[in-house]
Amino acid sequence: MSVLDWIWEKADACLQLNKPFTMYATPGNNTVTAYFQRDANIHFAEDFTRSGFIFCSFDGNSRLLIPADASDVYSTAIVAESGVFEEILWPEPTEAKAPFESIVSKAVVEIQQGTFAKVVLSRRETVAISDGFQSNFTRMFAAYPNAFRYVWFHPETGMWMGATPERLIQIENRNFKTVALAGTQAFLGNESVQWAEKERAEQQFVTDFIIDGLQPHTADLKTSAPYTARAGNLWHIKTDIEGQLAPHAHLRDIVTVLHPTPAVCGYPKAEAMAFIAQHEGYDRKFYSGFLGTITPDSADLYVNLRCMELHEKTAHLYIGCGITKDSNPEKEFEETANKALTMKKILR
Ligand SMILES: C=C(O[C@@H]1C=C(C(=O)O)C=C[C@H]1O)C(=O)O
Repeated sequence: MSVLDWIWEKADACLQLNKPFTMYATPGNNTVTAYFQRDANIHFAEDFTRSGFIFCSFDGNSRLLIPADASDVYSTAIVAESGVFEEILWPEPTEAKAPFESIVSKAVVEIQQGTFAKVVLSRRETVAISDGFQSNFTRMFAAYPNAFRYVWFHPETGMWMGATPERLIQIENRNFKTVALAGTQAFLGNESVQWAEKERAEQQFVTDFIIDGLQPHTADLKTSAPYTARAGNLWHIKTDIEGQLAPHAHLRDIVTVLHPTPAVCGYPKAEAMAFIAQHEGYDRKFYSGFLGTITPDSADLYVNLRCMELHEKTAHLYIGCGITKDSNPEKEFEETANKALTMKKILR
């Protein structure tokens, strides 16, 4: 039996016993690492000092941990099949269009009135599936080699799966790296990508917010110029931010500063959060939260985007986009539909 078959068997056994497990692969890497929790306890990442895999909700209140020292951990390379699949036609999300466009319009009015500068609005779309999580994970793994790909199961959360292009933060030997990412355009082929003022301004909000927040915790901080980067069938604008943590800096404080970033919440944070809570009309749960591995002196954390909650016969896809003063509700809806396609492409 191959290590991979063994991992799939262990995952099935965990599901049967209702015990937490996770499997993940970092961007550009074909090695899958799996954590199978041995006990059935619920562990939380309270002060970020215990090593393991963390899964945190958007509201920051639920920070679950699969501790490394309470788990069997395995790694193996997956030889990815082709990441190109036969296209299937999914029904158009027509019912979601009017309600989403209506909250975007409301947000634009608030922005024009000065309540906040940016808000990220999202929606949940439910699709019928027939394949199990193994096949869906395998396709997602092959289709998005440059994303952080994961499946997570926990009795507290159910099963989640995703392929996120966005890192929250990476820390090694007190050196950190993060990105400011916003702006979205569909990837069509060999187009030369042009960004409108609205998209550049939106990405600048994200960059400034991250720099301002990190400054007190860092000894040295550098940023790249903004550049265009592809993630699956989308283009984004990205800025790389890196540096060294100050001697007193603590991972928990840094995460508190960064999460939720304006890329998933908006700016200023409190006003944007209040608008989301009042108008989005559903619970984001772990979508736009963060996840990844932590040890006492390192962290590799990602923002939970392009993700879904998996049930036996349905998947709930979570998708959002940033709204600024020039947003066009119809275009923003289209953007969420494009993002949903990145997941629909691999789902069966
Ligand atoms: C909120 C999402 O994405 C975020 C919002 C983006 C935007 O506004 O263009 C782009 C990337 C992400 O930072 C999502 O994909 O659900």
